[in-house]
Amino acid sequence: MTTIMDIISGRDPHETEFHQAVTEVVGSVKLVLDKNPEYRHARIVERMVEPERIIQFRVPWVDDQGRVQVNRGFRVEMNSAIGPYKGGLRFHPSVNLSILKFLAFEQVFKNALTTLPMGGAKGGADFDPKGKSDNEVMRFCQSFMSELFRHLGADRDVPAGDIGVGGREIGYMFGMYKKLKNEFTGMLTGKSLNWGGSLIRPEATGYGSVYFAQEMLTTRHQTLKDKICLVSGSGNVAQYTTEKIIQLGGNVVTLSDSTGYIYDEKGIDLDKLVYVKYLKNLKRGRIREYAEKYPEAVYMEFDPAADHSPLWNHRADCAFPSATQNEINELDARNLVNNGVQVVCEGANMPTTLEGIDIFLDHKILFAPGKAANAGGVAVSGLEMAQNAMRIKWNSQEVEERLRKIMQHIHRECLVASEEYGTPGNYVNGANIAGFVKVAEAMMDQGVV
Ligand SMILES: NC(=O)C1=CN([C@@H]2O[C@H](COP(=O)(O)OP(=O)(O)OC[C@H]3O[C@@H](n4cnc5c(N)ncnc54)[C@H](O)[C@@H]3O)[C@@H](O)[C@H]2O)C=CC1
Ligand SMILES: O=C(O)CCC(=O)C(=O)O
Repeated sequence: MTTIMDIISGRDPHETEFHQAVTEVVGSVKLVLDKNPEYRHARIVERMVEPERIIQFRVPWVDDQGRVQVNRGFRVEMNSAIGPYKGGLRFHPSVNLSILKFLAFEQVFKNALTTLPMGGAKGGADFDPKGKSDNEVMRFCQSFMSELFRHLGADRDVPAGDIGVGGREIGYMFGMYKKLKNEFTGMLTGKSLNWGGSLIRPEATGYGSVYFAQEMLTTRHQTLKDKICLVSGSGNVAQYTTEKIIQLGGNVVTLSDSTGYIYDEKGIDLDKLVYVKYLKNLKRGRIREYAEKYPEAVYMEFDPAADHSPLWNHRADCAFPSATQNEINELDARNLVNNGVQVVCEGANMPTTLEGIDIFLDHKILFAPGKAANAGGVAVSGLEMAQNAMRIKWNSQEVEERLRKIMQHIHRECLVASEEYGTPGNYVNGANIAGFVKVAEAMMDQGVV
């Protein structure tokens, strides 16, 4: 019998990240298909793994030396069964179709979990903003949008940020869209506050991830107070994960970037976090500089040839991988378990390999997959779209309260679905099944399209 994996690896044999994401979901939804043969008959999964549309385009721009540079831009519009396409843009040299298809696929289930009407998409370019001047970034963003604009719209496709795309890039892209279309609409989220952005959107992914961890801990009658936490990354998600952990009494001892990590045994307090935000968001420097400013911290360079990451080999109670995909492999997962970790909460998308996930599940670690744990970002993007549509602005308490309730709801839905399908406490199955059923039902209602 031909399986889904045969189909996708036959069609696109090199898309290893996409295969990984599909393998995880298919493992869970098999339980649903066995109970609901009508989904098999309608070939729902076969349709879900094929993007509705992929847009690929040339992005030419001129650098500060007057040389012409050429990058490749993409938008993967995966599924619009429950709403307009929604999902971030990533600017990173590693961007290719495998990465964007895995991210867009994850986004479909994540967006469904938020309860808001958003389909799934992801896009970006193999452009590296690192080391580029503001003017170069602006010219790149303008060129990128000069093609993508024709595919976007508040009711069609609404991108946002991801790795390498923050407030600066969203501003440049919005400006170009507005000029080309001669309209001011909410066709991007993560906008600045004075031109249509939502309060709490910058904080949302990190805060949401910590709220999810808090909910998981509650099931074991524990809190984050005094918990030692390992956080990876030092960008948007890592910064606000750290902030919320500190607010809830936890102790964050690590942060990283692509070249190395810092270990600060005394803990990163709110003053040190202000420095991290300046270092990463304004100075655009390296995390190594943290250890130069705070001598109580040590800096360790990553060895690209190593079979594990030393960041995950410290004694800790909780781990919040918040940098990038596949940053926790099987050996890292074993190290975390051996060092006493009880909670692993994925702020990043797919930061744990399939083998790593198995270790966490085997050891009954409270393991939150990214599509549930980091859904707070896109949820507040959905709230930004709602505010734009109503032409109103909610205050920060209101948005944060809605975010907290959405994260509690997702947590509950994961537990209910995992219980209903005979794997209580398995948040991987819970998230995949709860997200899948919502999208599958909509696809059934809408016929074969
Ligand atoms: N920004 C958002 O709202 C959301 C982001 N995510 C995910 O969270 C993760 C982080 O995204 P952001 O914080 O937004 O991006 P960012 O660009 O603000 O920060 C990315 C961080 O990851 C580090 N990093 C990138 N590549 C790396 C590598 N190969 N090895 C080690 N570190 C690396 C960077 O140095 C940086 O500290 C990504 O997986 C993203 O897809 C998920 C949901 C929403
Ligand atoms: O806010 C959004 O639309 C997208 C966020 C995102 O890219 C993600 O959840 O991975």
